[in-house]
Amino acid sequence: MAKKKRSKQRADFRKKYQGRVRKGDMTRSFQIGDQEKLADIVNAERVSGKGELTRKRTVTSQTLEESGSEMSAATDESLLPGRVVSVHGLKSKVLGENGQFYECAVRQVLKSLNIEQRNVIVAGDRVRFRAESPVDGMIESIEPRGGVISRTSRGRQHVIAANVDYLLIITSAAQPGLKPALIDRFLLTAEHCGVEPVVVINKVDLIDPVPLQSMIGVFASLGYRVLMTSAETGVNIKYLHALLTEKQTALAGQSGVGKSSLLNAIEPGLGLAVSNVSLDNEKGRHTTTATTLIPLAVGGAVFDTPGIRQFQLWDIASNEVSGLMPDLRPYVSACRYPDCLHLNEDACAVKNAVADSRIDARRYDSYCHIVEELLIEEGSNR
Ligand SMILES: Nc1nc2c(ncn2[C@@H]2O[C@H](COP(=O)(O)OP(=O)(O)OP(=O)(O)O)[C@@H](O)[C@H]2O)c(=O)[nH]1
Ligand SMILES: [Zn+2]
Repeated sequence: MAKKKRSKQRADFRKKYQGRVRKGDMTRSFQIGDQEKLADIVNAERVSGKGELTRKRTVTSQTLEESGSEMSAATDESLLPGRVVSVHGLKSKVLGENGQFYECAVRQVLKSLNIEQRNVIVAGDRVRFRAESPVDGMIESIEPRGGVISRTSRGRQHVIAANVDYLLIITSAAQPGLKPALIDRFLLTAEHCGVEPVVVINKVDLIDPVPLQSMIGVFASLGYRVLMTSAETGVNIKYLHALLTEKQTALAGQSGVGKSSLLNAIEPGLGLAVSNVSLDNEKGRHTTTATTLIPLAVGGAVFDTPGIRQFQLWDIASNEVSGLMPDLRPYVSACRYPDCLHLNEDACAVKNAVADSRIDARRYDSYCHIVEELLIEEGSNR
């Protein structure tokens, strides 16, 4: 009897839910349920007061964004898009798309999304923020970062600049004289950070450019853009101007090569802004991160920090160097020893390629100097 009752119950259940829930639907209905739950949260917030609503909705959106949902703070039209130009302790200076600067705090939930708190916001970040007054605001969301210049300290990545489109490696043909080995080092850093480098050889008005052609040809054959400029006579300034338009560019280069003069040639007063920022940094005014983004009238911006200007071979290990040089890279796997450093080992495919002029001898020489220097450093750190 009891058995008959149970089977009737099962039949009734099947009849009731037939066509609504099938076995394979479980996951989908679960997701729908979740979305409904989120919609309920949003609706509940909607009745809790306008200001509160927008704030909480954004938090929900951020969480959804993290989990890959299409819903995001980007859909909240009351938020302004902007770029972080500098970070000072807990406050960030943001340039809104409306052309105004805002001192912004960061929504707590965003901080909790990042383990490395000091990197929650860095210069160059694209954010959406709520203007709380004509000069203050609250950052509600951060867009995913593109090219990043960073270094690792004690196993943690320290981001110095975000959304870097180009690393402009500025050198001078004379006064100070050209140092191709320094270009190689900066190229290595660009490769390491995954940021596109552009080599600028400034002060070409002071030299005969013909002898430089073969060196430039080697860089060009490796896919690197090389630009000869003169801030003095205006050679290629138009090209440089076009390159920087709408891009975020980091500058690297020794003192005196003409960084400020080139920026002034592109936009009068810009070089001055850069020098002033560097002075501020030296006085320790920018405490959390020294990097500053200097907006260009043409829409792009340049990063400036003494750190980037003189940055060295951060975080690169001696055995990583050949992999970061596009001319050496194709040969490394053909060496007899898998841990070959291409210095004194036999049956080294890299050295064979140098001997046959398949690799430029000057570039290989640079490689040897860099690796030897790193080996000494690694030895002393042991
Ligand atoms: N002949 C010539 N001189 C230049 C050119 N560009 C810059 N200079 C000169 O080089 C000197 C250094 O130029 P800056 O623009 O101050 O160099 P910088 O790289 O900004 O130097 P730091 O601020 O020390 O990093 C100045 O005397 C400039 O006038 C150029 O294309 N040709
Ligand atoms: Zn080798």
